Amino acid sequence: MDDLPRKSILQSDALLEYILETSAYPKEHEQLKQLRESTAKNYTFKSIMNVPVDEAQFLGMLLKIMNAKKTMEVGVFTGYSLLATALALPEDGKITAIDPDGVAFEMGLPFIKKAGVDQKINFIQSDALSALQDLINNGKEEGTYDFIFIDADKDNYINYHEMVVKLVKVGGLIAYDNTLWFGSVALDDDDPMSEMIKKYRGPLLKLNNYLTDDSRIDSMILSVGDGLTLCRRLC
Ligand SMILES: C[S@@+](CC[C@H](N)C(=O)[O-])C[C@H]1O[C@@H](n2cnc3c(N)ncnc32)[C@H](O)[C@@H]1O
Repeated sequence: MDDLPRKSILQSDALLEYILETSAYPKEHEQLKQLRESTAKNYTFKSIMNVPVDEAQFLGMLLKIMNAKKTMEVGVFTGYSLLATALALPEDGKITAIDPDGVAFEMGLPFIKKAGVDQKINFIQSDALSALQDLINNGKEEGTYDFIFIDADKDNYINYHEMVVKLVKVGGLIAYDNTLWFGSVALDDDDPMSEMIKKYRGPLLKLNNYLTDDSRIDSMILSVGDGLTLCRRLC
């Protein structure tokens, strides 16, 4: 695992371990733990795509505080954040989950079923731009979502923003994952970076400024996981 980028922007391993061992792992739902371990076994390098345990814990807490009932996730992979948020919704809560990768979703689905929350999830196997456009076109979805979590292709985040800002309620939240992109947003352009970091650093730098300048929302970058930007729709 030494070659994988850090899942957290915290620069002290000891501090990250402390948070995980003291708070996140002891509170992690058994099916979340099993889904995480199964993803690590089946996907090795890509398992880093699951949100980290402390971030999932934060998302669950946030949804409970908000009394969120209708949510959306763009970028599901094997469903770690999907399961964490489904567990935080009431029995009649609903999540629209969008991802073109049905194979990864199917890998995580048995754990979601075992946790007893699969009935809250409507999985749309699709590219998000077309799925979001369909939701907007159907005319009944605008302004109805309490919470929308975006964790997909980073170079489309601004396009997603222009769509989900219509779908989220006034007063509702949109959350963008990986907005600190392994700390690279604070590097200089000519600092050494891997190809994987370079690929999305530009789009995320653009997004961070775009969100700060968007007067339709209130926003903040939270230094949990790899950076999570919360946006509250104002109008
Ligand atoms: C970082 S992973 C999501 C991780 C997930 N939130 C979790 O915690 O397990 C990113 C996902 O975005 C999906 N994705 C990539 N391009 C997409 C697109 N155009 N529309 C929707 N999802 C996309 C990928 O298939 C992948 O499953």
